[in-house]
Amino acid sequence: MTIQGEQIIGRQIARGAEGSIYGVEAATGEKLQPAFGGATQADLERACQLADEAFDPYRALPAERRAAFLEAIAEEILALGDELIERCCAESGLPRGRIEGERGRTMGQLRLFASVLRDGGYLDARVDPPMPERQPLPRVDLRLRNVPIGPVAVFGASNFPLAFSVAGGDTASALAAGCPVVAKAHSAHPGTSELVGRAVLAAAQRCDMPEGVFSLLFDSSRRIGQGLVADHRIKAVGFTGSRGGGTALMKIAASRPEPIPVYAEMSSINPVFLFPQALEARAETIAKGFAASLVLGAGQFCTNPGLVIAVEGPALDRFVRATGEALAALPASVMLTPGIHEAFERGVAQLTGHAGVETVARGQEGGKLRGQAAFFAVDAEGFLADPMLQEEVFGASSLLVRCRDEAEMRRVAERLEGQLTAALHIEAGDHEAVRPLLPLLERKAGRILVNGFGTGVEVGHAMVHGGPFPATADGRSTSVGSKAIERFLRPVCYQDMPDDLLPPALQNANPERLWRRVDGVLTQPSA
Ligand SMILES: NC(=O)C1=CN([C@@H]2O[C@H](COP(=O)(O)OP(=O)(O)OC[C@H]3O[C@@H](n4cnc5c(N)ncnc54)[C@H](O)[C@@H]3O)[C@@H](O)[C@H]2O)C=CC1
Ligand SMILES: O=C(O)CCC(=O)C(=O)O
Repeated sequence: MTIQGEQIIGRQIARGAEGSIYGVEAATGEKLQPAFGGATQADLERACQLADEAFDPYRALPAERRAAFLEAIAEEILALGDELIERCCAESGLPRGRIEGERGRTMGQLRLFASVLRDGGYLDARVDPPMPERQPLPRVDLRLRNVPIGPVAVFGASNFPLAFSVAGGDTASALAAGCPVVAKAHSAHPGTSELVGRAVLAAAQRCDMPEGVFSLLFDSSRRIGQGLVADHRIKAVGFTGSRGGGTALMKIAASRPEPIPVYAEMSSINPVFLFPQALEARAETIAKGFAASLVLGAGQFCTNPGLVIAVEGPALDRFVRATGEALAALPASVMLTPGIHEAFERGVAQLTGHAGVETVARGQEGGKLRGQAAFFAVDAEGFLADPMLQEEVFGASSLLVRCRDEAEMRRVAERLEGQLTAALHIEAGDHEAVRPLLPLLERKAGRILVNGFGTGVEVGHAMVHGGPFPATADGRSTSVGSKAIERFLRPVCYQDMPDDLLPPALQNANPERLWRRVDGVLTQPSA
């Protein structure tokens, strides 16, 4: 397959006519060929119209057909072979091993949602049988199942060009739910986006999906992205990116005549709490793990450990020293785009020049387009006095907050904004100190983890990759794992509906053999 600089609108592959976008080789800043044409208003209109028309036929397909479609997408992505891997490495600056791993994760996500469809639990089928004899009033027949919400706009993320992009978790969960997707490619990896988009189209054709189930647009300004969120046929938005970008889209969605949900994953500094006994027992080991997590993917993970909170003392000094040694041995890595590198440099310069902040360690020198890891420290009073110190510096930068005691650690925790993750490093002797902090962390974070770091999200059934604002726009949701499908579903109740008019999931004979909640009790399909 060759990259042509073309977008996909329904079954049509054509070059957009609104300006040009070029991929950039992340390591050199050189332009990559070919040019990609940006979408026009007419392209946007057609993609949304086709998505709207595809919605009813697509959602009416048996779950098995949608599952096969998701699996076909995974196969088609794999079939892109080395062309995808090479283009993705060039555009992102991420190493081959990481991109191959990310491709595996992307395929795994698609297959996970295929299994979710076959399981049927996502429908949450419920039957409250009628009680005609009930006194003082009879009870009606009530049945509930989830239905898809409608066409979804998906904004590809810069930092996971496969797993959080054109056919990433948002697209996989929306398609699984029964929602057509209009994807907006991230301009940091247009070639990767086109290749993956073509793979989705090939799968759609192979599986005979309705036209409009998937479209892919390029945006040479921000107008197409904004127009997509504003379009009345779009019913939800999936986004991973900056706080500024996410909140701009939230505003557009909220001010529509019909407001819609935006599932934006934005900014998180992922606090790491080091408890005294753990520090005492293994300051050096924790430091090694911390440094590795900090520089993973040039620090460009939304789960990056950007804040460390600990009580000052000799054990913490050991941790700082060991972190310094570990970082000094780690080379600077190419960042995703010149713009992201520039933003990182700006954030680091701001901390370096901050009166209350001390630079305690740096990684090996960066040079052009490479981010040099940075570890800073501030005392708790200084941290609490300046909200700017909570702002995410996207890249390998972290801030240590030195506390006088555990009460001060708690005060720092109380002040934190919403987070994707909170990590606790503890030994058995720390448990009593940790226990009272847990209810607070539950209010702050989507995932609380012990003796590890948040980078590297497991894609499974019990994963939560979400958290209160600004980690995400809606802390009741997750963008990773099977539960992510719930973002694109809504419940419909059928009251006194004749059996032959009910969807199969709710018919008396239970032809899909679903587990259903009957009168409140989870009930196995009868033999
Ligand atoms: N916390 C996280 O997971 C991530 C944070 N970032 C942050 O975002 C910065 C820039 O990186 P990007 O990935 O480019 O994020 P971004 O938020 O600038 O862009 C993400 C996507 O949203 C679109 N977009 C952004 N603002 C928009 C607006 N006002 N109207 C319409 N569309 C808009 C962009 O065109 C792009 O497709 C990074 O330096 C970093 O600070 C980036 C990636 C992940
Ligand atoms: O840590 C991961 O695997 C995922 C991180 C993530 O969601 C992000 O950086 O956008």
